[in-house]
Amino acid sequence: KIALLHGAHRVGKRTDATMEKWRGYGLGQFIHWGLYAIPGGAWNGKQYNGAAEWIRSWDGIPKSTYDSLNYSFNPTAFDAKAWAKTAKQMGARYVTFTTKHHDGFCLWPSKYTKYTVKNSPYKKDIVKAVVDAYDQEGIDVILYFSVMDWNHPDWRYDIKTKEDSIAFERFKKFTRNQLIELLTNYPTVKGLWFDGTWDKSWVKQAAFADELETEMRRLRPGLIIGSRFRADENGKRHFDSNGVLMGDYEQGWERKIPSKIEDVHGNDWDCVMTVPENQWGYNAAWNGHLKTGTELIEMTARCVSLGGNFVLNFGPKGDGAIRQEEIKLAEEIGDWMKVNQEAIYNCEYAGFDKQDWGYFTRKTGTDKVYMVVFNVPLSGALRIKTPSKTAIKKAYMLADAEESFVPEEISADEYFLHLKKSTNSKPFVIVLETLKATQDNGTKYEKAKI
Ligand SMILES: C[C@@H]1N[C@@H](c2nc3ccccc3[nH]2)[C@H](O)[C@@H]1O
Repeated sequence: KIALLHGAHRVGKRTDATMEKWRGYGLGQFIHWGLYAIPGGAWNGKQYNGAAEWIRSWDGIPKSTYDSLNYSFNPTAFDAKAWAKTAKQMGARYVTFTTKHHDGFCLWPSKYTKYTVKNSPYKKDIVKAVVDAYDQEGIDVILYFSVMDWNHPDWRYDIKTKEDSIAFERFKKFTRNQLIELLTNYPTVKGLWFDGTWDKSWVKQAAFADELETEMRRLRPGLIIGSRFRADENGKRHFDSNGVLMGDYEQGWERKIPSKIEDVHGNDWDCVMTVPENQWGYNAAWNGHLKTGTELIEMTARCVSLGGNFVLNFGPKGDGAIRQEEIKLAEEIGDWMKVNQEAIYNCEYAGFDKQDWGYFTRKTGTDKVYMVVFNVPLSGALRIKTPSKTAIKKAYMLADAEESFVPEEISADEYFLHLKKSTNSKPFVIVLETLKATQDNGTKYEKAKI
């Protein structure tokens, strides 16, 4: 074990109620919104090839020209209540909202810089409107904050000279001031989702970032902070020099999902996902593969089956309206969640071997297991391998408990559920009421007969 001052301060999952609620969210919404939504991935008719929210880094645009976009930011169609209703309808239990992305533009009237919504034609506090609207819908709010700030004169990619370190000291104070400001202005937020923490300048700030994390947690007990905020004194990120996760959950799953339970190392985690391959901010020309509702429902089930949350990104347009494609996806996912949310909310890894037809989830704290079925085999037989000493008491369709199954035992702890010929076109859920063996003075473990 390597002696560390600024590595992980906790081994294993948090067990407090706030984190237990976070663990059970299942499905969340990410919103990337800011000045980058105005150009929407193109400039003077020329398409930008990267992610739309990175357009400022494109050589094709003078930085000062991009920065002056704040004088044309006037989202007349912005309606936080409408956003929150869409999220509610989709079945999202939390939202992660960009307060400041890499470009440094603040969607709240920060006292520590002029580059904020206050100095735009719009003037009003967008972060407050979002927090209040989502609070009203009963959807918890996590604030996204990019440490990297291309607009701030004191930001540095690395610290090479004396001048760099003097400037970066000012930047560190500015960053701390903004974070304390956010936690003070919006006391109901449940956590912070940090980004832009990979540059050498920040990676060298192990002590400062560790102290700042401690200060934020003291200011807001229960605050949820992921593994992307800080590095340890050896520059190790996410996992410290002893391989222990820093922060409350792993934030490494950006546009990717773990494939097996071993990949998550017993930690909490969330996966943040774009509808196109890689566009977070609004891009008018969505190119390439656009994930369908069914694909996104499958990603949600897969994340929950491996103990994580799935967070789907929305990129509202420059006028503040959510694009129709995203509204449609929210409706499709929401329709499915209305029927099947029991298999997603407050569920976790079931401990059953993965099968080809789909995913197992388990209602936390119970022996109730769900089969979320995406791929019906030609045989119509859904294979189940139960963990040892686990029997299946009952099996039935979640959508219609009358439609039940008698598992056919095909070998030790292995069963088939035989589906009726059906024309299922949407994923569906089967409920398994299971029974753990009870040690009954050594009598042979009795399997419940259906
Ligand atoms: C959640 C996502 N994180 C940002 C981001 N910037 C990156 C630079 C390099 C590699 C991955 C990145 N992800 C994206 O702009 C988006 O905000």
